Amino acid sequence: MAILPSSLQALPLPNVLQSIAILSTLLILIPLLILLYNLTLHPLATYPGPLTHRSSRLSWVLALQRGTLHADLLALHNTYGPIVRVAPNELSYTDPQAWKDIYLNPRIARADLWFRKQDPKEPYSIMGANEEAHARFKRAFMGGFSEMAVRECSVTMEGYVSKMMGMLRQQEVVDLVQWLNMVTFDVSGDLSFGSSFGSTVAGKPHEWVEISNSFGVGIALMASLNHYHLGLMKLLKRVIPARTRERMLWHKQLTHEKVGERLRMEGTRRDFVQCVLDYNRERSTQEKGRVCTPEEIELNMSVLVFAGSETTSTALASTLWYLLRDREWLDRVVQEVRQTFSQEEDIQMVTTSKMPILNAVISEGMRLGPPSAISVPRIVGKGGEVVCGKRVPEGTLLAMNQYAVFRSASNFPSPHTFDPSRFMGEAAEKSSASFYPFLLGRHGCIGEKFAWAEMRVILARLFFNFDVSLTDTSSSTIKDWGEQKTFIFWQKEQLEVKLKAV
Ligand code: HEM
Repeated sequence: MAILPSSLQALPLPNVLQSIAILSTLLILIPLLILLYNLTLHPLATYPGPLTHRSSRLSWVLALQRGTLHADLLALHNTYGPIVRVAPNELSYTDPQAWKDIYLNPRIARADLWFRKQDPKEPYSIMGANEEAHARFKRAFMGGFSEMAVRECSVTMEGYVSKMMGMLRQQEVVDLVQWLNMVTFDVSGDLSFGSSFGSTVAGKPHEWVEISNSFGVGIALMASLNHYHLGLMKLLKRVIPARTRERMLWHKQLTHEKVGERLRMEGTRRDFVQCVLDYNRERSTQEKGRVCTPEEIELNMSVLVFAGSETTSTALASTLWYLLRDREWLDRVVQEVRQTFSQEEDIQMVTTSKMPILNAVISEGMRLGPPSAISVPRIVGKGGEVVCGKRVPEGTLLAMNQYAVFRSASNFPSPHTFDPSRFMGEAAEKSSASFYPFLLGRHGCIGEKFAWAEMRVILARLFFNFDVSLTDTSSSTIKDWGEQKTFIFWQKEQLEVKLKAV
């Protein structure tokens, strides 16, 4: 008896043992009953999927944490078809009809899982789940992404691309993944913070950029924990190592300072902040509604820096990864660029928009390496909905996971082959029905036009100035882009290339 704590010694032993036995039984029985319910009586019980995924969320979480969720989801669709129950309360679709059924339905909202506020006092961001705040931010940012505004902002972008070309001329072997990251972050930084990170002219990434690139793993972890509602976020905050916490605080502080400096600038500037300031001015003079607070501007500008750079650099990296392994398409696009332009300065947003081969290789690069490979899920509202002709109950999570959609053989024949001709001529119409890398509907990408301008200008200028080839020692550990890990962003391996100025 001496080994029992004194509080237990006071209790009659059979009662203690009985309680332990009941507790242990419940601990085993309750999860078992939940698994059984998920498999039999759950409203999604008739949807196909493997037992492991239909019964519990754990397999999905483990795949996300391994960085293989994109590939695992594709494998599930290849086995179970265009609609798969990937977790007890979540359906994944590759049927193209689902694009419109899910993303154009106003009663299906973005679920509060990936970008949940960590503190109730924090403002919402445009990526958040609050529809009122989202609509307000969208209206406020719209002015920065009109045809005219994109043309104006493209002048800034073209300036950074020129700087990049100048720096590349001084080198023979470079890691293109790193250069694409640096230039896209500098462009986004300039347009969202009022000043760049200076990475392109320094030839090395600013620490803010390096820290940002590790955020994907953190967001994936939060997205997993948020499924469990156990206050795990609070626990996580306590176990984050001091060094990581310091870096996160430094990152936040620098963002605060940069946006603060931009807001204090006098006069007007062609950038994304200006459109919010114009929106605020119009609201306050006409008293039409809520303006965007400095805190909201700060948070949303840091979202824009990231949303506008990592995505664009990934699309370009994937395009180049495939092009540099495909002599025929590389020659075709280089020829198109060099026949269209006689001097680098002419390669601009407007002049590159109608180049069929350039556009097709970029689309094919985004198809095989979609920047948004796994999708932020949507949630079905009150009363349920019909998606792809089947009833889906209220509260169900839905997603078109782009990697699976774009690599599905029913949407794209020979889906793993790099073949830009899918996006040319008559074939393009069929491909576009399954291809929405920027999404559609009210949460579709606000920066699509700008991203296209940036991708075309960077690729065209690169091929105008250089013969680009893989180095003899280019040590790719992968045979296909999709073998890399993805959390919310791809963990890209380096792309070492030889540059020969022409
Ligand atoms: C190749 C480049 C890009 C791709 C593939 C891409 C893709 C996407 C996708 C798929 C979404 C929807 C996310 C979701 O709700 O599930 C999105 C949203 C968004 N993107 Fe992009 N994006 C790119 C470039 C950009 C650029 C250049 C900017 C800004 C400069 C930008 C700003 C945004 C913003 C603010 C949202 C949130 C829109 C909303 O919720 O209403 N993106 N993007």
